[in-house]
Amino acid sequence: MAHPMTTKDGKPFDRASLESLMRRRLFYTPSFDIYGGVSGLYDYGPPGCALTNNIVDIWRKHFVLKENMLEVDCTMLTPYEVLKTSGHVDKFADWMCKDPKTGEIFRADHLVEEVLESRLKGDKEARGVKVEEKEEDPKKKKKKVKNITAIKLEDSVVQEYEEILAKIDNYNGEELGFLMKKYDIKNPATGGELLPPVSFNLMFQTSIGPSSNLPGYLRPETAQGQFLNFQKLLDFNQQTMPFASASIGKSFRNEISPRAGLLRVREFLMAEIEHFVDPEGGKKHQHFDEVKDVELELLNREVQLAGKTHVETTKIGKAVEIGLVDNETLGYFLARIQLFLLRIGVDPQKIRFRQHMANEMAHYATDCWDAELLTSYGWIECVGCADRSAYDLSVHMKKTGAPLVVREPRKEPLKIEEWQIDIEKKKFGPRFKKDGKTVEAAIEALTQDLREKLALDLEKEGKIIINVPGVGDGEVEVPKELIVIEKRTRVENVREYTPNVIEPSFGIGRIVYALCEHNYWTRAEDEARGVLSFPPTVAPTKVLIVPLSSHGDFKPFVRTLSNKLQDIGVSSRVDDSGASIGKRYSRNDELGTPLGITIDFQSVKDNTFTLRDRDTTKQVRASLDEICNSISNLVTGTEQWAEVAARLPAFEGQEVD
Ligand SMILES: Nc1ncnc2c1ncn2[C@@H]1O[C@H](COP(=O)(O)OP(=O)(O)OP(=O)(O)O)[C@@H](O)[C@H]1O
Repeated sequence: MAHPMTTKDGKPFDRASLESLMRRRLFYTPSFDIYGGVSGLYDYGPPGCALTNNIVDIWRKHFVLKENMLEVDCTMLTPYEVLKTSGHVDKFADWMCKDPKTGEIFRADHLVEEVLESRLKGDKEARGVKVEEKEEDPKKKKKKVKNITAIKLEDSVVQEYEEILAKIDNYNGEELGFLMKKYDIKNPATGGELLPPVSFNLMFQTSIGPSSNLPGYLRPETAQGQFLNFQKLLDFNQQTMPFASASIGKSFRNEISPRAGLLRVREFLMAEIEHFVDPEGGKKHQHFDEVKDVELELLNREVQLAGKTHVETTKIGKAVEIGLVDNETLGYFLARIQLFLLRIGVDPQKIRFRQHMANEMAHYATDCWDAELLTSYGWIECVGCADRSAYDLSVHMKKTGAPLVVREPRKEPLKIEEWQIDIEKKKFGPRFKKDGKTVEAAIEALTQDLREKLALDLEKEGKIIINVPGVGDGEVEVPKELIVIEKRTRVENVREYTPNVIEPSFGIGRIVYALCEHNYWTRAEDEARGVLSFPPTVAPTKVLIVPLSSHGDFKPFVRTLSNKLQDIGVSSRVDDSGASIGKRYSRNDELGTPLGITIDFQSVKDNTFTLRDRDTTKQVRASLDEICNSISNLVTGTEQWAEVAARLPAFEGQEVD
């Protein structure tokens, strides 16, 4: 369902024309296109790659460099055991429902959402409220929810629909099935009945090696590789806590019905941080003060449960203080995520943070906020920021026995009063024979409360009875000759704990697409002239070099300029095609190239060049050195165009088409 959006200059946003630009200019293209393509798989072309790389580069500087994070690059192929232990084999799933007649498959929550949204739209039309929606890619037409018929709904039904939509991510399969029945939701294309939702695991399964006896999966997130290396990373960090690891790489999810272009794909680039923190002491962050005044738009869980979508602008310091955001470390990262998104050119009006509802949270999370960006597809989660508690390290430690813990010398030794058990080993073996080890393990596992109770039994009865499944009838009697239970004081000099993990997880493809929507507009004088106003730091190519014509006199200047820009690390492209200057600039406006240098006859005479700004189309004229110096400043963000324009003489050139 399209959402009404406006461009930066206040005009209605036209998704079809942006998507056609992005394909035409090879930002991305369907993979295996000449074989008919496979949905949810896309290739990036040169500008898409450059844009992605620049965003990743800023991500590394903003997070990895700033916090001295430990970057790792782990394998994508992951053995079954790892993902079974992490819970992904059993729980990493969405709900799908099938049309038994046509064989079509729908993702249940998305279907309910689309149908209810389209009915609300029909209701608005019936009430005479104008709703704008541009047609999407004609290839997807068949899948689109049809029948947007102008039918007025009861006011109470409108309210019910809105409430359901506000918490659509909170329903499980049974509840979705109930909603489908209650609101008569069927195959939108045929009106056919659908089977009740069933769970569908999103991981791609494979087998590793020729014998197929090592089953595996393509990883659905980069996180597990980071957890499994925790102990080595802690050693690398000289046992110092807190610290964070980071990883950038592809992840794979077999999405049920991938649509919405780059927003929901089956193979995508993720950039993830695992920040390991001591769970004691409120998960403080040492740099929290630096961000406490950053204001975020927060949509909290209670508001959503009440069926509303109202956001509060709140300073992150306040949000943590009142407990809305659980702890400083989580809050620190929410603020840093927002600063990153703004730094790469996301529209500040189109960012919000939405808290997950209880049912919506992944199986490992205790609190989770998504950074959502407003696009023509609605609010889209682009970064998830979850408190995964000690879940992952604990389950992997339990399964493998590897010590995924921190051991810290205590400043003051800790005295612990506890019930300790001694076993009379010499007598224990002959008494329990082959079951000795099992009985011993059951005794070791007794809780403090039970030990206290059993100490009394031992004193009174001269024996204890404990449960040992699998030995005899499950109850084992241990006489007092074999066991001592006593309250003693233990002194602990080392503290051992499993760190908690705060995980910001970025979907780079979603960010790239949202950034394109936020920065796309068309020139007032000509709707067909699209512009992508990326900040110079992220723009795929920084400078277009345009000789006035193919005249031989310009060639040495083209070479000098290209070399000079290369020397200062600025990417440039030469367009010496026969097209008019205006057309050449226009082509590069579509690619988001922020700066253009024209070489004309004046350049041949006095070695001066014009420098053009993409957004204002204004030009200045200056010497080679001054031009390169200004470019360098603009590209690194140390100077803005307005400052350059104020410093250098204006050039009143014309862009003739
Ligand atoms: N199918 C996908 N295509 C592109 N990016 C994705 C996809 N699934 C997840 N991501 C990105 O990875 C990030 C972290 O993944 P996470 O598991 O939190 O997503 P998710 O909650 O499963 O997303 P959704 O609910 O939209 O499916 C998301 O914020 C998003 O940017």
